[in-house]
Amino acid sequence: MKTPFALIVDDEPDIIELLEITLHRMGVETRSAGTASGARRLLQERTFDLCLTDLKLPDGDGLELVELIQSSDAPHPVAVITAHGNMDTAITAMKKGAFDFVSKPVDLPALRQLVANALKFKDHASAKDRRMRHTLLGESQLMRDIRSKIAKLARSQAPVHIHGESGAGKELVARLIHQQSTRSDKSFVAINCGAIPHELMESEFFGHKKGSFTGAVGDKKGLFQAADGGTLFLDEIADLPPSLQVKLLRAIQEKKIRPVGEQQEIPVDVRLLSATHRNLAEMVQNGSFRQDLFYRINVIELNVPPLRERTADVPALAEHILVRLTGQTQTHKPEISPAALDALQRYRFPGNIRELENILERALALYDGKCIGVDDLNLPVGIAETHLSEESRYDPGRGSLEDYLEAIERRAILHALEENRWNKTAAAKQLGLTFRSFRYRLKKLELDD
Ligand SMILES: Nc1ncnc2c1ncn2[C@@H]1O[C@H](COP(=O)(O)OP(=O)(O)OP(=O)(O)O)[C@@H](O)[C@H]1O
Repeated sequence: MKTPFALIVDDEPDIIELLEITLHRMGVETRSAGTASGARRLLQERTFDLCLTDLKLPDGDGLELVELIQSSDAPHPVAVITAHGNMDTAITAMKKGAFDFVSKPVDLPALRQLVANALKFKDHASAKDRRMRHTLLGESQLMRDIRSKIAKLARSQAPVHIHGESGAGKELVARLIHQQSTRSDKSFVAINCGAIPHELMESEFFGHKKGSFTGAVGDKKGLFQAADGGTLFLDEIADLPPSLQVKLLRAIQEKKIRPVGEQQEIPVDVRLLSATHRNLAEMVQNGSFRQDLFYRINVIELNVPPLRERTADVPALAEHILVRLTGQTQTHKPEISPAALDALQRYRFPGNIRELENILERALALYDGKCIGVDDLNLPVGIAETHLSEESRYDPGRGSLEDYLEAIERRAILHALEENRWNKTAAAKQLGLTFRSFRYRLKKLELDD
């Protein structure tokens, strides 16, 4: 393996020396600069695998280096060195794309961990992207954007807060951030904060020592330790009680935890991802969620859009789900009629993809063994219609009036055909058309196979 190279940027010679010694002991070659301009020169001269930079430089700001490296063709991880307790600047740096931060005075085990994490990134690359396309389905622009954000976020250690409606795919997104990251060989620990009884939460999160409370019959490791080196995903974080919000804040800030009944703090290396369907900013406003914790967990926010905003993804998702539910191959899986697909694309899906899975599972129990029709879907009528009337408003931004009218015509014809079991005479009658006119429209819309 090629010797890794790191760029160290700091105006304090003592810090440079400490970092150089530590990195050399880890087998990493270094180049050092005391100024931002010196660093820029070195960056032009050669490629690096990692950069460690102080934020305050005599002739500039370390954040500019973070941005410069991030905007290059092949960005490498940049970690920032911050004054002790200055989480605000660490957060700003991570928002700008810094991989992680280390605070002064430099804690050497934490520094070594950071360097090891950053260098793993080098050996870790693109085949993962292809795998992700098969897992996080959808070719809508919204889903493409999410896949590219996941790939970017996987390169950082910054906490990410995933927001989205229930069943929209938040946990799947969290898993993919983990799988794509250099932490993928360690655990992904997911926990639903709303599902743990309040009195057990501290021990679940941080572990406990034998005898620390009634029922603590042995030492127990908590979720943070279980996720050490990996990723901890706190789902429904809005459900955390205030007492635990304080303790979680401490654990994130110090990168250390203290099990219940234990005197010593234990260092932990955990990437924190969180999610909720609730509006955390609003909860901060009304005092039910701590502002400082919100600020720490929400360094980067990722919004997973509801399924109704990406209806173009419905056919591919439905096919994928049918293949999975029936254990069949792509060619042998049950068909979905065009009208049924159309109805699914118009449905609002309050329960998102999880609801689509349930609808299709139910349809598989009801259909004729060949093709799933509209009736097999059992879509709630009221909701589907509300959507239709909202959709019916013409929005010039979404295409020409002609295309829009054609889409409505196609929909009405498919429905009539479906309802009349593909009897064209009956469908024409239902639509108040002569058979000739009906046939003409089928041809025009290329529905006359
Ligand atoms: N883009 C997608 N492609 C394929 N499957 C998906 C996609 N998004 C979600 N799913 C599937 O939908 C189901 C629900 O997703 P997930 O559990 O991630 O949602 P969630 O937002 O975390 O829900 P909740 O808020 O209820 O916990 C899962 O089975 C998941 O695999």
